[in-house]
Amino acid sequence: MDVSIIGSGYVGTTVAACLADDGHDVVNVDIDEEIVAAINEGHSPIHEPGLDDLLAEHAGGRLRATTDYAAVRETDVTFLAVGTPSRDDGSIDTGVVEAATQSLGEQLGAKDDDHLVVVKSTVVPGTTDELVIPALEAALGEPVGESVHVAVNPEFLQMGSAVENFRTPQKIVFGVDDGDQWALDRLHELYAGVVEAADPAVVETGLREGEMIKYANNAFLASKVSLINDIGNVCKEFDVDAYEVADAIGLDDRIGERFLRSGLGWGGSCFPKDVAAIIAAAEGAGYEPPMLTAAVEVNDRQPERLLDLLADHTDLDGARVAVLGLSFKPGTDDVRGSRAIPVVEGLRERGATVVAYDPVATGKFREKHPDVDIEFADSAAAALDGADACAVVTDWDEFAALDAEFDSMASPVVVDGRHVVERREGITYEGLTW
Ligand SMILES: NC(=O)C1=CN([C@@H]2O[C@H](COP(=O)(O)OP(=O)(O)OC[C@H]3O[C@@H](n4cnc5c(N)ncnc54)[C@H](O)[C@@H]3O)[C@@H](O)[C@H]2O)C=CC1
Ligand SMILES: O=C(O)[C@H]1O[C@H](OP(=O)(O)OP(=O)(O)OC[C@H]2O[C@@H](n3ccc(=O)[nH]c3=O)[C@H](O)[C@@H]2O)[C@H](O)[C@@H](O)[C@@H]1O
Repeated sequence: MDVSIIGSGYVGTTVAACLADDGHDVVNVDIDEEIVAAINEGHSPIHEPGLDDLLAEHAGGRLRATTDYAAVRETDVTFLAVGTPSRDDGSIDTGVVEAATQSLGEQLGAKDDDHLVVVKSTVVPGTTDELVIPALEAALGEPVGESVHVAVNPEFLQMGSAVENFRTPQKIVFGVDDGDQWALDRLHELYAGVVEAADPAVVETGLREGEMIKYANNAFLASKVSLINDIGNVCKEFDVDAYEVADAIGLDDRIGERFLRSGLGWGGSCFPKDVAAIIAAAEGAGYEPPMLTAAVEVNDRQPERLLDLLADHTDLDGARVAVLGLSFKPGTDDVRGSRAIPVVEGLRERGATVVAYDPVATGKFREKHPDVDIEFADSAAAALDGADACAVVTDWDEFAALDAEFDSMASPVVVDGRHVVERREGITYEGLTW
């Protein structure tokens, strides 16, 4: 099929490259000229395993990028994959979705044959009905469902394994209005390669249900991590290793072994944003969700607990503290919502000097947080050299192998927020929940 994708960030670029690899002709439309140029040159604008190779293979062939929305007229299907950031009150800012929908509608008004618009961005229930469809109808001058159809198809990929996750999902969700068979047929055609290769469950549902499934998925996973963190904090009080407890309870398949790693908590561009958005939407509708609010509270407290553990062993005022890891999780350079931010800010507030190391995220951290006064080291060894204490923030594999590097610290105090450091002897080691 001929596919256009509006927005070429983590989701838009991954989906574009994978659909091109499945044999579709894909065009990415983005307002950012640098992103467009990178894709056309066959380079990934983001750090994702496998994405560079796919772009190198398909750019200039089945995949291209442009800033010109007119490209959508040459396609059968358009995905909306633009950002839905948080406002200060936690609710989602749908401004970009609205702007992109208007630009899209203007082009589709000048197109003769039928077209499917697929909302891929994460939006709260009702957004497609109340914002996307009316904006399209205003631009088209006709009701949606005649020549232009609309569907919701949330994305469940994880950063750091985006390509693999898109290709081998456990489920695909198609949300359509009133069982719109024409839209469902187009979606099945689009995903035929994925379904054939990975045999995922295909959930056919309504627009609002499709939107809500995405939030329920993320809210459940974030709450699962907060619950194991809450239990882990209890474990720490009793000198119990929360990881041994998690390994055992995870054997019960009603609980499941994944997302039971306790420690500093969840960050990223999605869990914090999506949990806040669904809480704000629920509150706006008159329901205050106590479990979700508690999940956020537990998450907000974990960095403070790490700082308190450091302070138990080191006078932080004037201390030099090595922070290992800046990305919100291993395998990505993304620092959005990273637990490194409250840790670094907390250390600075307590009077410490911070020297940070991350294998790939230093550049992004510098760019996003230019005002945070820290030093950056080129290696974990350089960060640890002469440090009075160390905080492990991200579970990068290379931190597991650190050993003699701790011997060059002025005082070998290590507070591990991620259960990653293996060495115990000859250092003062504290785990957050073990
Ligand atoms: N990042 C992730 O792992 C996942 C994200 N999502 C959701 O997917 C959506 C997109 O997320 P990301 O890809 O992370 O966002 P992103 O911020 O990485 O990318 C958004 C892109 O849209 C472009 N853009 C902004 N305004 C535009 C306009 N008017 N027209 C065309 N392009 C425009 C930006 O230049 C940027 O390249 C969000 O709703 C997010 O919650 C869903 C699943 C996974
Ligand atoms: O909506 C999204 O954008 C995506 O959000 C998450 O994916 P992602 O943000 O890439 O990262 P995760 O691997 O889920 O990790 C999120 C955070 O939870 C933390 N985490 C995860 C698992 C765990 O056991 N413990 C834990 O603290 C990680 O360190 C990280 O900070 C979801 O897992 C994806 O399914 C979803 O598509």
